[in-house]
This record gives sequence, structure tokens and C-alpha cells, in this order.
Amino acid sequence: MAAQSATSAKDFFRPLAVGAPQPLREIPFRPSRAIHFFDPSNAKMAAKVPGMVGTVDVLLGNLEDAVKADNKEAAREGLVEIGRSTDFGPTQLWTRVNALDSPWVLDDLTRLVGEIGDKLDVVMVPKVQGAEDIHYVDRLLAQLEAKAGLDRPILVHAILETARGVANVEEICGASPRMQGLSLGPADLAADRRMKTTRVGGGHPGYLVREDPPSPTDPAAGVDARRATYQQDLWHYTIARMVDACAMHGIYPYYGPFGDIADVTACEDQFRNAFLLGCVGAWTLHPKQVDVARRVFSPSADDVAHARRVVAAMGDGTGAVMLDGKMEDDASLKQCLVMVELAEQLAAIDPELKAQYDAIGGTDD
Ligand SMILES: CCC(=O)SCCNC(=O)CCNC(=O)[C@H](O)C(C)(C)COP(=O)(O)OP(=O)(O)OC[C@H]1O[C@@H](n2cnc3c(N)ncnc32)[C@H](O)[C@@H]1OP(=O)(O)O
Ligand SMILES: O=CC(=O)O
Ligand SMILES: [Mg+2]
Repeated sequence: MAAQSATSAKDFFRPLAVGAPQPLREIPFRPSRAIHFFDPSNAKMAAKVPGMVGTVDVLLGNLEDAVKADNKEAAREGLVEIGRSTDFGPTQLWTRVNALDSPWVLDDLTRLVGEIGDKLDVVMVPKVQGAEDIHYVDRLLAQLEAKAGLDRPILVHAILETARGVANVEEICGASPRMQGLSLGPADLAADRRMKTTRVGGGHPGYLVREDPPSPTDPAAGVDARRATYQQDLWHYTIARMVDACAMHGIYPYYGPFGDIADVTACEDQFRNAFLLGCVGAWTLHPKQVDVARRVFSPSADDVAHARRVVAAMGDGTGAVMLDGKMEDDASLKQCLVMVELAEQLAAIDPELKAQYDAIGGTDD
């Protein structure tokens, strides 16, 4: 049978190369609270990887930015070696390949799929501008999977880090059945937009709103120092767009890097904003950030307990009830089900969390 090019809606789920695995119809949810970055060309960091299996949901061998140009091949070969020799158990293995306009990406994909394609769950593609970038990777992966005899498709995750990528976010999410999710790339995005921040993610003290001036009859009138300011989130708009585009296409949104490694408190705040808006995880660049991501992207035991009470109180799921002085109905039940389902999915792979959730009412086995 000859492979056909995708020309109609029916063709969307056809393999793009003869012998390539059948594309997935739905992207299964797999916990990915911490996508932990490591540089496979850094011997010290690479040595830590086997010991991190089970402590993070995703181990990501990074080949792109933060890997020196002279080390690109060493990083690629280091990842092949780690992929071959490590039993990843429940932990997913992802890679971030070099950008599509770089001289390295073709070898990254060819070598990794050929050598460790059976272990690789997701390929993260940086600096994606539009659907055409995903189409290129989609076809190439199909050819390489067919050549390697793989029996399941490798999924694709795009980083949203150019102004054009943000403008095209919906078409990127829907460009291929391989699309697993999107991450915000605040550093490249800030540069591409010519934003005037030099921080890697997080807020900025200059991006604020200020309380109104006091009234002219107030003795403190004119004293600006008494007018409170509130720092705002530079990334709110982009994260919200990303969440909507992902939800619309049944794929998963992630916050990306938080560069101030020492400031775990502000990192937690940024991660939590993303979690509340709908993101399912974030990148961790240093071991210090792993606990933060695991904590933030797991609903608290109290929130889960409350959600379960609402589900129980709502019976068949229709109508309205009062609980603790608050109205609950069909819609708030759906909100609570999001929380309960996530808790169950996380408890299934995280015994510590399961114990916390069980202590306040039990998860279904
Ligand atoms: C901004 C746009 C982007 O693209 S962000 C994504 C790309 N950037 C990255 O992937 C950065 C990954 N992280 C790193 O390179 C390092 O963590 C950086 C930030 C350079 C700090 O390293 P370093 O100065 O060694 O930190 P440290 O002395 O506090 O390290 C303590 C021990 O932990 C290790 N470590 C460090 N980072 C990792 C990591 N990501 N995964 C695993 N292990 C890590 C260090 O090697 C060090 O080990 P040891 O205690 O000396 O044995
Ligand atoms: O790749 C990530 C970014 O922030 O840029
Ligand atoms: Mg980037």
C-alpha cells in the first residue's frame, strides 16, 4: 500500500510513511509535572540521570540552547548512551532537538529515532513558527519510525517562543495527531518580541499597576509613596492563549523555564499561576526546582477533599445544592471532576501523593 499525502480530513490519521506506526486518535494524559532538563554532554549531570528515574515525571535530554556548539555531537551521543543503558520505568524520556534552521537537527532526529526511538516518548521542537514546521517534523518522524521498525508513534511538543508562533498557536496545536503539547519559552519569546526584560520567566518589578491617588481632601494627597503598587504577570496573556489552544485540540500546556534558580519562592508562584490557569507541568532546570514543580502541579489534599465532597453532594450531577454556604451545580461539578480525575491519575504513579489523598478520603483503585 502506498502512503498518501494528507489532503483531506480523512487523511489526518493516516501514517505519513509506508510502514510507520498508526497515529494516535487521542493523546493520553501522562503525568508530567516536572520536565527535568539535563545536558547529556555534561558528565556530572548525565551521571545523575539514572538516579532521577522515578523522582521526576519526565527526563529531557536537551540538545538545543544551553548546550555549547562544540558539544552538540557529544550531547547527541550522550543521550543515545543514556537512552540505551537506562531503565526508565514509569518516567518518560523526552528530548529537545536543535532548531529546525540549525545544521544539527537533521542528525539529531535521524540518530535518536534510529538508535533509541523505542525509548523516546516525545520530541520537543524549539522555535516553532507555524504548522509548516510541525508538518516537516511529522513526515520526517514517520519516515524514520518506519525505517527503525517502531510500533508506536513518537509524539511532538512545540515551544511557543516566537511572536509568529504565538500568532499561529491554534494551527500549531492542530497540525498533526502527534501534537502532545506546548511549552512557553519566555526567554526566546521576550527577545523575539523585543520585550525589555532580561529575566528568564517570572515577573518584573516595573510591570505593575498603581493604586489611585488619594482624594484632594486627604492630608496625604500627592504622596506617591503611599500609593500601593501591585506587580503583574508579564506572561499571563501568552499562557492563557496557550491553554485555550491546547484545550481546543486535546493536548497539554506547560510553563517553561524559570531562570532564577536560587529564588524557589518566586518560581513556585510562577508555576502556581500557570497551574491555576490550566497548565499541567513546568520545566525544571536544576534539582532544586523538582520538588517545587511536583508540589505545585499536584492538587492539594484539601482541594481534592473539597472536590470529592461536591461530587458526592451532586448525586446524579444535575441541579443545584448548597455546600458550606456556596452554590454548586452541573458546571462547578465539572470543575471538581477536573481536580478529582487529576488526583487519581497522579495517585496512580505517586505513592506519596496517594497516601496524602487516601488520608483524607481515599482514591479509587
Ligand atoms: C532559558 C531558555 C532555555 O532554553 S532553558 C533550558 C536550557 N537550560 C538548561 O537546560 C539548564 C540546565 N541546568 C544547568 O545547566 C545547571 O543546573 C546550571 C543552571 C548551569 C547550574 O549548574 P551548577 O552550577 O552545576 O549548579 P549547582 O552547583 O548548584 O549543582 C549542584 C549539583 O547538581 C547537579 N545539577 C545541576 N543541574 C542539574 C540538572 N539539570 N540535572 C541534574 N543534575 C544537575 C550539578 O552537576 C551538581 O552536581 P554535584 O553536586 O557537583 O555532583
Ligand atoms: O526555551 C526556552 C526559552 O525560554 O527560550
Ligand atoms: Mg528557547
